[in-house]
Amino acid sequence: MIPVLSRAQMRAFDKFAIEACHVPGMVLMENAGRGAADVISAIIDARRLKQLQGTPEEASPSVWHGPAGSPRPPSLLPPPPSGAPATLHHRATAGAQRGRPLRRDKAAASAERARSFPVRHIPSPGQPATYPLEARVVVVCGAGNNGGDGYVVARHLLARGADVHVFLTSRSEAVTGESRINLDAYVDLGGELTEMPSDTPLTPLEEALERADIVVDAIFGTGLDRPIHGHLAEVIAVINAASCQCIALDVPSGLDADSGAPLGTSVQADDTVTFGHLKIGLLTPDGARLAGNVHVVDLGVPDAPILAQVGYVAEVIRKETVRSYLQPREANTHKHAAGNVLVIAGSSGKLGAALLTARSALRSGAGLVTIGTWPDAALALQSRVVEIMTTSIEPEQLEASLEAALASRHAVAIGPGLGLDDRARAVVDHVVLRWDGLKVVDADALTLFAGRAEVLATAKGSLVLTPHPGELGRLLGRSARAIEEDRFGAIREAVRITQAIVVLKGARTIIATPDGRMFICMAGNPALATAGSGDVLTGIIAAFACSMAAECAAIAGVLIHALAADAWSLATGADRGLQASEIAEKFPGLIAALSRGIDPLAP
Ligand SMILES: NC(=O)C1=CN([C@@H]2O[C@H](COP(=O)(O)OP(=O)(O)OC[C@H]3O[C@@H](n4cnc5c(N)ncnc54)[C@H](OP(=O)(O)O)[C@@H]3O)[C@@H](O)[C@H]2O)[C@@H](O)CC1
Ligand SMILES: Nc1ncnc2c1ncn2[C@@H]1O[C@H](COP(=O)(O)OP(=O)(O)O)[C@@H](O)[C@H]1O
Ligand SMILES: [K+]
Repeated sequence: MIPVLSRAQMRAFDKFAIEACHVPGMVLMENAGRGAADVISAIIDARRLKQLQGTPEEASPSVWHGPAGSPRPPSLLPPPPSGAPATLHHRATAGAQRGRPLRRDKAAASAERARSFPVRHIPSPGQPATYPLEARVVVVCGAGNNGGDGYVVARHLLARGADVHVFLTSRSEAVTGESRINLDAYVDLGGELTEMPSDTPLTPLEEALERADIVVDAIFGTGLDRPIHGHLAEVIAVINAASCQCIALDVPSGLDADSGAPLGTSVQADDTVTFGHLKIGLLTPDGARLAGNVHVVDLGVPDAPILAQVGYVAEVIRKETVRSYLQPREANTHKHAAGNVLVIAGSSGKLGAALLTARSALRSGAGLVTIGTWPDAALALQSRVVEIMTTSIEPEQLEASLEAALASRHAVAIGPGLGLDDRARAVVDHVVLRWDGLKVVDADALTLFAGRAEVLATAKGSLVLTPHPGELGRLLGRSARAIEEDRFGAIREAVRITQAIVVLKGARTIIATPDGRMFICMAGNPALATAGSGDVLTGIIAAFACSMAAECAAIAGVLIHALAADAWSLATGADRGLQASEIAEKFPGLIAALSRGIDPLAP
């Protein structure tokens, strides 16, 4: 289980560790800062190694600072994306292409620092492979404990030979407690510090950032409780304008750790090293965009007893969990036992939605899949389907034709491309509210409950609702934007009103259940932003619901759907151009890999 905590829970976690478990706050701060320094060192190492590999002169063993006799590690970084900002690695490549010696000006400085920081022959976990760390790092610290973490990071990077410069957004007299002790330690060890309170110009910071390889954002963490403006907003603007890699401590400064929305403004980080546990605000589409790659470092305290006290708001969906839902097929399985799904979808001009949903259900392992649709659509579909059956929903004999279509089904997927007219409304009401089975309700079927979401709580059987933010907005009477600004609040409200399992789609899809649990999918990528990908999700959840509890079907369906896009992007190197029909093609292989405990994305 990977827990995700709210801001209040994380602060309670720290408080409980300090007050009830008697782990000094200073120790927590040291663990946090050192963990972050380890992550930053690894990032610098990876960039350095890439740089060495790309340049014959520097790739000689004489400049390889890894442990004696150790092999040079393989490349750790993908090639720079086109149009990416110039970073240490990218600039190095450009220099090499022009055929001139790379960073020769740094070679002497490097040799000099190597004398002070010799190669460690017994590296401990987290110790950088290269000594000295060849990077110019600017750390921007606020006056609180997030700044305290920043001084710890600065001290460790200094000790590892990096060229470190700390900027403090206040006067040092304003820094107190553990942060002050760490500030003093950094300065007394020879660290360079520039005070930058509100009445001072930001030019020295701008100049330092022009030369820097990395900027560490340690201005605000979970203490941020109001919008940022004025001097601090300007400091953040300067950080965001810099072309060096930005690594945020705990959360990007300005990101609301609960809602995942920026409070006034926010640092836009490439990486975020978060302490103890994931904060929920890092896991919204906006939070994910502002945080970049998220690394969690532990605080050196056992989680279980503290989490039992402070709780958590959500869990990250793990492949291992989904594996436990995927049972091997019995040798004597027959098609009825494998799952009988009815897809009520499609209308003239929107037949593709029905096909995508139905094919997805088949690729997910359903034994029998039937599309129930309007007579004209059923006729048009018949020539296009082979393995899928079709049945007509007769508007004149609606209930009778629906009852016939629903007989013996294990699950129904309803909504994609169905239409929004009165006949569609009658079908949706009959199936969603009165059929006593499992229904995955998507697209038009959701929109048909706009303004009357509470009737869903009276539905027979069980419901999985799969809205995107626009559809959830229609259900709750809000704009899609309002939903995105408070995704966790919105999904909780939807569950409270409908008593259904709700899947709120998007970058970082959330699943919430009526008993108050939430699950977050960290997989998936923007390649999924393509018409019909939601229909494919509806199909996989409906198929899985034939052999799993509804909640498990939603969790497994969401993860495998997202992994399909990740696998496609890994294979193609692309973040666009995925066709919805290709998503389901990946399902059998992904299901097989997960069932065997193999990471389907491992190289
Ligand atoms: N021992 C522990 O608990 C551990 C904590 N750890 C670290 O501490 C971080 C939390 O530290 P923190 O509580 O000191 O708050 P932080 O985020 O540094 O903000 C500082 C202060 O800024 C202020 N402020 C708020 N909003 C503002 C605004 N918009 N504009 C201007 N000012 C604003 C507000 O003070 P105020 O002005 O209200 O008095 C706030 O208190 C946490 O994220 C983690 O990094 C780790 O070391 C592990 C152990
Ligand atoms: N940027 C993104 N990152 C990850 N997943 C995404 C992203 N954009 C869209 N998705 C996923 O793609 C699917 C889109 O569903 P939906 O909006 O219903 O599309 P459609 O109506 O065209 O079928 C959802 O599963 C959503 O989570
Ligand atoms: K921060």
